[in-house]
Amino acid sequence: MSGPGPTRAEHGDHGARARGRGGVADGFGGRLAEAMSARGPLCVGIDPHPGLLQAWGLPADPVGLERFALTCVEALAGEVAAVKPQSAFFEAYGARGIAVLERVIAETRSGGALVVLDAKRGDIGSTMAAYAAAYLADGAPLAADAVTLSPYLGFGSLTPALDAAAVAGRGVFVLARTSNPEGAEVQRAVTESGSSVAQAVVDAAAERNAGASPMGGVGVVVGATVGDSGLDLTRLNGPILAPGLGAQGATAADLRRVFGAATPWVLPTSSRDVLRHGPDATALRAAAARVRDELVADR
Ligand SMILES: O=c1ccn([C@@H]2O[C@H](COP(=O)(O)O)[C@@H](O)[C@H]2O)c(=O)[nH]1
Repeated sequence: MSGPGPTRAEHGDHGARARGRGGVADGFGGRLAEAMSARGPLCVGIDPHPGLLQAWGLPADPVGLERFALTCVEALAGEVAAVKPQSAFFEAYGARGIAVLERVIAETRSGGALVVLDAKRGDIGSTMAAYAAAYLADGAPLAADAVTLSPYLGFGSLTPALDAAAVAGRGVFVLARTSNPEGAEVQRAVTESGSSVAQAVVDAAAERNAGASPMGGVGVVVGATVGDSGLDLTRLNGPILAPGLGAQGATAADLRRVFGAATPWVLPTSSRDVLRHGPDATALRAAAARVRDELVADR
């Protein structure tokens, strides 16, 4: 992956893990850049919707959930750059669902794909520290390579999670311009400084990534569906998670239109459009490979 280099002087030690030690990119930004370069720019979401469980001939209970999720891991962990379990679908089954999510995270990572846990957490700083302990601390049962965060209690409230991620070499994706049509009303609103709320999120993430190479670990979420986002992503120096491919209507060809020069930093993610090819693991893997190949061809 290539793109603009560092845009600001290094500050603090946020960039230390991102730069890597001994020449090895051990921060999330570096690991994701390597994974995208080796396996192509695709993240597949594991979203065990009850309707999909039924379509796969599985019961909508913890046993069906486990079978579904581990089939996805078997099919995808050796194939794609990243896998994105949607936490809500696991939480719906209580403690047994969380136990399945723990296995999904552990087995995906041992299979070689990075795990982006889609949990969209956001709270006051003191509670964010607890979320950081849950998702970003070494040894935590639900620790992922990266977690999605919501900045709508103020970007600064996320600081404990951003600090914990930097220390552990993990990453975050902060919601900026989401793929759903309802997001625009809040995210395109103009702040006191004259930029949109979404741009303010991107700019705050860029500050955290300053000086990191090949890119920092503070990513943003910008939907592949948003059309002309009006965002300047050129100084982000971090990854852009782009949901909305397939089931929400976006295509590989839309990505260049939406992201322009920032396309090399984009990690498109698709869930239902790939998952509908199950329950056969070979068919699932082939579906993911087709989407990935289309993305590569359109870059
Ligand atoms: O802006 C956003 C942020 C997150 N999502 C999540 O991504 C998947 C999309 O699933 P599809 O089946 O590919 O539509 C889902 O887990 C969402 O919660 C998003 O869609 N948009």
